Amino acid sequence: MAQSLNLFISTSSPISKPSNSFLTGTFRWPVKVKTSGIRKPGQFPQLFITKASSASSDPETASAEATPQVLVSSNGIVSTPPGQDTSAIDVDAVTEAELKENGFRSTRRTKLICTIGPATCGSEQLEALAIGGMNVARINMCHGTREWHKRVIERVRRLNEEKGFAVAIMMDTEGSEIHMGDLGGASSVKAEDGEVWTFSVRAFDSSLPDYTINVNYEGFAEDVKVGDELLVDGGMVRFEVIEKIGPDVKCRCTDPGLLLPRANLTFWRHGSLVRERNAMLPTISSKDWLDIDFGIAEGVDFIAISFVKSAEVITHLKSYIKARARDSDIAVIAKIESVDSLRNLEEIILASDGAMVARGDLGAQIPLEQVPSEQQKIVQLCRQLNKPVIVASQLLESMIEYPTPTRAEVADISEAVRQRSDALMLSGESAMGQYPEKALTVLRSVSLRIEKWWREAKHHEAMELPDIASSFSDSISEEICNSAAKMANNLEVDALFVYTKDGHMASLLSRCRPDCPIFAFTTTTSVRRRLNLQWGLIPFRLSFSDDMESTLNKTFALLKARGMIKSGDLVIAVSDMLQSIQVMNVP
Ligand SMILES: Nc1ncnc2c1ncn2[C@@H]1O[C@H](COP(=O)(O)OP(=O)(O)OP(=O)(O)O)[C@@H](O)[C@H]1O
Ligand SMILES: CC(=O)C(=O)O
Ligand SMILES: [K+]
Ligand SMILES: [Mg+2]
Repeated sequence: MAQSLNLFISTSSPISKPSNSFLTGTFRWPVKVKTSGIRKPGQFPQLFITKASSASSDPETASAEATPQVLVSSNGIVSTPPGQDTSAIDVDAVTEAELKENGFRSTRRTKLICTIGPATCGSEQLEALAIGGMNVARINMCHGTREWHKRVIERVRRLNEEKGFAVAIMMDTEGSEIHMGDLGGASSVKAEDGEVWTFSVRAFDSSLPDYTINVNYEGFAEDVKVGDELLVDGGMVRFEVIEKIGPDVKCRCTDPGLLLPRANLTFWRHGSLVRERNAMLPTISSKDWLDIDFGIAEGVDFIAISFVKSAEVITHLKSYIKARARDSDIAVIAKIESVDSLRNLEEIILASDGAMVARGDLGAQIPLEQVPSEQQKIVQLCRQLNKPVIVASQLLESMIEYPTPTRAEVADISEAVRQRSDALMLSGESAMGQYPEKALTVLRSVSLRIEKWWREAKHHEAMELPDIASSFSDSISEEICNSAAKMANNLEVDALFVYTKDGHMASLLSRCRPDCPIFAFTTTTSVRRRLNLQWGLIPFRLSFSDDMESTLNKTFALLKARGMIKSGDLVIAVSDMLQSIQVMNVP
């Protein structure tokens, strides 16, 4: 049966009820909302799309699923009720300052993640990163103890509370790929050309002998063969296997470089990655499960899973989280960093709440020259499937040591921003580099500049966004968001407002990558923090009133009182409670 819409158009003031409507008609779904005209404050009609009750007089619309109604009325908003409590809205202090200073058109759309390590774990350093634009703090369970990570989480939480930030926490699992041990406390060790090093699975009680590296994988000596090439961190340092003696593997350095603690190890035979028993290692090791329990107990916002091979592991983890923490909405991010993850890309992304292009390990598993095209593909697919996507690793690698980036690094960041990935991530640059804040500043300023450039020059081409809804109600949300984003671009509105309980409608709007920023209002702090990862969203926490009109008026009053919007600003508001679109000037 064809789905249909009831359309009411009213010329009365927006406080009028549908009884004032002068035109009612039935339209085929999906309805195309076409708008045009020059922006003149006070002259925009309001357009409401709302679900009608199923007790419609039209037999075609009286289906079990509620059908939407469209109500269009002229502009004019009621004045705000006096005595509104301005503290009743939460927005992070950094965004608020930025909105006031630059106006909301120029807020940054690309989100920024910083890996926290020894260089940035103190409260002052964390605060500096938050002020510098860090949206998400990442802790990497490969390094440090749970106690150490717990303290970092506590500091971030305290800063959020005391200073009004909204920094979310992402926990990244270690995964069970092969990596080196801790280097006996040294922060790095140099391997020179021709030196012979021993890679061993032995547990060394006291200090590590010279030229010795611990390997975490028990089957290491069995899996490698004399003549294999051993790559540290995907080729930063290379060795050739020359001899096997019990659990010890002797290797000669063929490409010198710095060995870092817990660096990743891969081995290659006749030019291909060797996948022996190590290919059977579980994606989530027993240690990872304990770390995940820790993450759930600490209430982290995101758990990123390393070396995902298939969708099952994501599904399994998601049901584990649900069972462990009924009310939690920890999002699961799939790290795309292995050959298997590329092979099962679509099903993995579909099962996850987001993905990370983990270029560090990915570049160790596929030829480096293949990484850029895979990045483009993953970013595109994530947007099509409406999942946030992070581009990670080596964005500003040289800034671990130097205070300015290379031109090539700036070009790399620009490319990720131009692809319109949701977020960019710093790794070693912020975890143990010399210039964490400077690196973040570079990410921020390059993002802003490139975003502005493509907005002004309309460099971005429209992306075909396939339908992803799985129910009629979801289809309505999707159509509303697609239409609202298009209207926002055509009408050159100042902002999109989205009222969303679970964040879904906010992410559907973000997926469209509209020209204006998206103010996302949600009722819970956890959803608000989670939205921090998504492109273009400025998340607010707000309790909703019973009807849309008073919620809108409340928002206007609160935002105006804080100087974040002003009379005459043109906004489009959409809501997942009413499934409506409204175009209006701020009164
Ligand atoms: N908690 C920590 N304690 C000590 N050093 C850390 C910590 N977190 C990160 N580092 C250092 O920063 C470097 C880069 O950090 P990052 O977390 O990106 O590591 P990575 O090994 O590249 O990531 P992954 O293991 O997820 O592939 C690490 O190699 C390590 O030297
Ligand atoms: C971030 C990460 O895990 C990588 O790039 O390998
Ligand atoms: K990791
Ligand atoms: Mg990795």
